[in-house]
Amino acid sequence: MVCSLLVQVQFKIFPVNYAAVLRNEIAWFEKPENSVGFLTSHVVGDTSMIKTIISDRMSVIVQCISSILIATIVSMIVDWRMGLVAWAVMPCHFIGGLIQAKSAKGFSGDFAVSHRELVALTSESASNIRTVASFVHEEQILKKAKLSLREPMRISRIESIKYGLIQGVSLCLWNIAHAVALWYTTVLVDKRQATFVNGIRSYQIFSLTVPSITELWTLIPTVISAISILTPAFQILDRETEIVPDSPEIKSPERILGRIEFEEISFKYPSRPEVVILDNFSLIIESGQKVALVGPSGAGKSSVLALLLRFYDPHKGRILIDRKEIREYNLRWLRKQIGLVQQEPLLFSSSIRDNICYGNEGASETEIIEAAIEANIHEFISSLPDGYDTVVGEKGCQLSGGQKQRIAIARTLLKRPAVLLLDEATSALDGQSERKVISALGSKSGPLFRTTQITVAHRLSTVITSDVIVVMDKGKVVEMGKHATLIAATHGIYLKMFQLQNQMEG
Ligand SMILES: Nc1ncnc2c1ncn2[C@@H]1O[C@H](COP(=O)(O)OP(=O)(O)OP(=O)(O)O)[C@@H](O)[C@H]1O
Repeated sequence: MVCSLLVQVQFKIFPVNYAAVLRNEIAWFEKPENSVGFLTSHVVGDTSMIKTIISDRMSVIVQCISSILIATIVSMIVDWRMGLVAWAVMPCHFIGGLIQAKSAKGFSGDFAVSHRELVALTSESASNIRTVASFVHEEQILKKAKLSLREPMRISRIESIKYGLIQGVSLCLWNIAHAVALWYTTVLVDKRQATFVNGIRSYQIFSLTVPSITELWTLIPTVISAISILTPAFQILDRETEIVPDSPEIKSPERILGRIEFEEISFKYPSRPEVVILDNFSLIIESGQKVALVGPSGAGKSSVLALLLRFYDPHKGRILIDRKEIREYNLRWLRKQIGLVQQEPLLFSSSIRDNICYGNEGASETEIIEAAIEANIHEFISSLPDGYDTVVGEKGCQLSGGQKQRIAIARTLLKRPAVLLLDEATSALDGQSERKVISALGSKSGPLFRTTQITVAHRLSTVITSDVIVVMDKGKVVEMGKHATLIAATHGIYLKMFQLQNQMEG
C-alpha cells in the first residue's frame, strides 16, 4: 500500500518538476546555472534519483524497519532482558551509521556537480555539432570533459579510501555489539536468570535483526545523495517567478486592437545590469500600422520586441496595449495575441504539419494550407514525398534556413495574431521569395482583420513600404517617418544606411 502510493508520487514528481522549470521568466533561463545541459541533468537525474529512492530503496527501508520492530517484540516476549540488550547495543550501529552518512555526503555532492557539468557539455556540443565539426573541436571538448572529471575523480579516490575505513570501523562496532549480546546471554544463563534455550533463542532473534539494522545504515548514503541532489530541485520548485504567466486572472476582450505605446522606457538585461539597452525609449504605434525598426547592430531593436512579449520587464516606463499597461493583462493570453518570427526560428523535431499547427492545434487542413501559401512554402511542402507529414529533424535540421523561416512564418500566421513581430524574419529568403512573403504579410491588415506589424530589418528594401520607419541608435529613437521623408533629410542615419546598401547592391 505504502509502496504503491510512493510509486504514484514518483510519476507525479516529474511533471511537477518540469512545470516548475517552464514557469520561470526568460532571464532565469539565461543564467549559466540554468543552461540547457544543467536543466536536462536536473530533470532527468532528479527523476531517476527519486525512482531509485522510492521504487528500489523505500521498500527495503520499510522491510528493515518492520523486521527490527517484530524481532524486538518477539525477543522481549522470549526474554525481556535480552530484548533490552538488543536495544542497549543499538548505539554501536547508530554511531557506525552516522559516521558512514557523514562521509557519504561529500562523496555524492561531487558526483552530482560533475555529472551536471558533463551533461551540460554533452548537450551543448550535440546541439551545436555542425559548429563543433566545422572547427574540428572534438578533441578540445573531450579534454574539457576529462578536465571537469579530474578533480571529482581525485576527491572520490580519497573519499572511497576514507569510506572503506569507515565501513571497517562500523563493522567493528557491529561485531562488538554481537560480542556484548553473546556475553550477556552467557551471564544470564550462568546466573540462572534465563534458560539456555531462551537465551539462545533470544540471541538468534537479535542476530537476525542485525543484518536489517546494517542494511538500513547502508541505505543512508543513498538517502544522503538523494537529499543533496534533490535540494536544488526543491529550490526550483519553491522559486517565485518574477514575471508570473497566469497573473492577473482577469477576463480580457476576445482580441486586442493592437495600439501599442512605449512610454519613456529604460531597460537593462538582468544578466548585464551595467549596460543600458533602451534609454528613455518612446514610441506610439496605431492599431493596424506597419512599423519598421531599423538601425545599427546592437541598437536595441530586438529588445523592444522582447519587452512587448514580456520576456523581460523594463526598469522604468510603461508599455501600453490598447491604452492599458501590459502588466495588467494575463500574460499567457497576451502572448497568444502576439506572433513572433525570429531570424533563426526553431522548429521542433516533428512533422511540418505539427510545426505549422504549433500555436493553433485545432486548425483545419484548409487553414494550414492557406497559411503555408501565404508564407510561400506550400509548393515546396507539396513537392516532398510525405508532404505535410515530412519530419523536419531536430531543430528543423533537414531544411534550409529559408524553408525554416517560411514554415515559422506560416506557423505564426496560423495563430492569427493581432500583433505580428518580425525580427529579420525573411533574411534567409531570396529576393523573389521575400517579396512574395512581404506582400502576403502586408495584405494581412484589413478593416475586419487588423494586424499591427512591427518589423526589425537590416535590408531596407523590405521596409520601404512601412507606414512608419523608426531609426534606432544606442537604445534611442533618432529618426522617424516614412521612407520618402527620411531619405529627403540630409545627413540622416537612415539616408546613409540606404545609400550604403544601394551602393553594395549596385
Ligand atoms: N539576453 C541578453 N542578455 C544580455 N544582453 C543582451 C541580451 N540580448 C541582447 N543583449 C545586448 O543588448 C544589446 C541590444 O541587443 P538587440 O538584440 O536588441 O539589438 P539589435 O538592434 O536587435 O541588434 P541586431 O540588429 O544585431 O540584431 C546588445 O548590445 C546585446 O549585446
